[in-house]
Amino acid sequence: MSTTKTQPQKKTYVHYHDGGVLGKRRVLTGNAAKPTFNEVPKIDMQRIYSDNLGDREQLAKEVGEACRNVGFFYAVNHGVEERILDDTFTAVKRFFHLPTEVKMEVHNQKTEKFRGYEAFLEGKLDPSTRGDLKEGFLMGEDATDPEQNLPVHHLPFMSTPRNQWPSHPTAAFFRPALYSYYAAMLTFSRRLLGIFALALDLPEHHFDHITQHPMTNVRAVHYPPQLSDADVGIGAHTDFCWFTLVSQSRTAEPALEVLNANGIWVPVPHEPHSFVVNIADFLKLVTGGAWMSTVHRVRNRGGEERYSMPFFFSPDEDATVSVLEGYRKSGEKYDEFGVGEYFQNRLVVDRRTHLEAEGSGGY
Ligand SMILES: O=C(O)CCC(=O)C(=O)O
Ligand SMILES: [Fe+2]
Repeated sequence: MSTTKTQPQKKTYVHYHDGGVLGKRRVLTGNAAKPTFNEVPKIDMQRIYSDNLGDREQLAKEVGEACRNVGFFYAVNHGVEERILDDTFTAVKRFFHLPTEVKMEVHNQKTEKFRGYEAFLEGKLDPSTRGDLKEGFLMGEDATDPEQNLPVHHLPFMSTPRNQWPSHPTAAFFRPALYSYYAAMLTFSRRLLGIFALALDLPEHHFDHITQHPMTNVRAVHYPPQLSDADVGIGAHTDFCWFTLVSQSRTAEPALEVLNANGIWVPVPHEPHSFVVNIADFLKLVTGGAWMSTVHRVRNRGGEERYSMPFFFSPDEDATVSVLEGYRKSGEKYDEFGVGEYFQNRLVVDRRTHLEAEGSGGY
């Protein structure tokens, strides 16, 4: 019998940004490698619309498995009209083609919630880079926007505008286009939340009372092709909402990548008629870590323009949550979190620190 000595492996690490805290993961290969995923699973969502609870429970089983083991899945056959997605992508491309002055009118640093336009290299989730090679536009819950049909009088904390919309006539098409996408994604998210509740062994409507006016964002993003491997479209990070749905434009070379337990980047290519769903930090927190919020990044290296439209979902800003009963360890004490406070703290860390440290000029 031959004795093969395992060579001591040089330790390499992958670094990422987890809500202002830098994290790192050792790259494990050969004998050291753990069982983990090598692709993002695809789940047929058609059963989300079934009147039969058994169908929805079956779907929830598959969803739960993906949330525990991967933190990411493709939602195929999601039922959101293809026309809405196509039209919104068209509008997003048109918006980013507008002159810089039109976009800078609604620069996100003018608002507390960083709504509006984010210019190239202003985001910087990976401190070792020169910044994220992307531009974006963020909108979200705002009771003063009539499109959202929210009872502004009952939501005093939402009585002043949060979103910024460009006023130039050449940009007038953008607001209705984003709103049709926002409405469709919000409706789908509410159904998905029911499936998540079932997957957590809770009644399907368990989260309804804390999602009456949920915190939500659409971020439209444009990633130009990157010429250097030192660049990144969006640096490695975890999301800090409850969950995210991403519609991504088609590029021949996959750009979105997800980090597995062995520190290997798994590509997430464009799949027709699907969203990419990922679990974020807040849902990881309330499941006591049973569900994964998986590190991901975008590198757009294939020479094509790339567009994506993440939709971020969290419960009501004035709700409080804690680790779910079934996910507590006996003898442990668990704090309650204010949803709004948790979210704003994370947002400020992500959006403000880099610009304050380095100045916002020069982009
Ligand atoms: O563009 C994408 O595919 C993902 C973007 C993303 O991870 C984010 O905005 O948090
Ligand atoms: Fe993300």
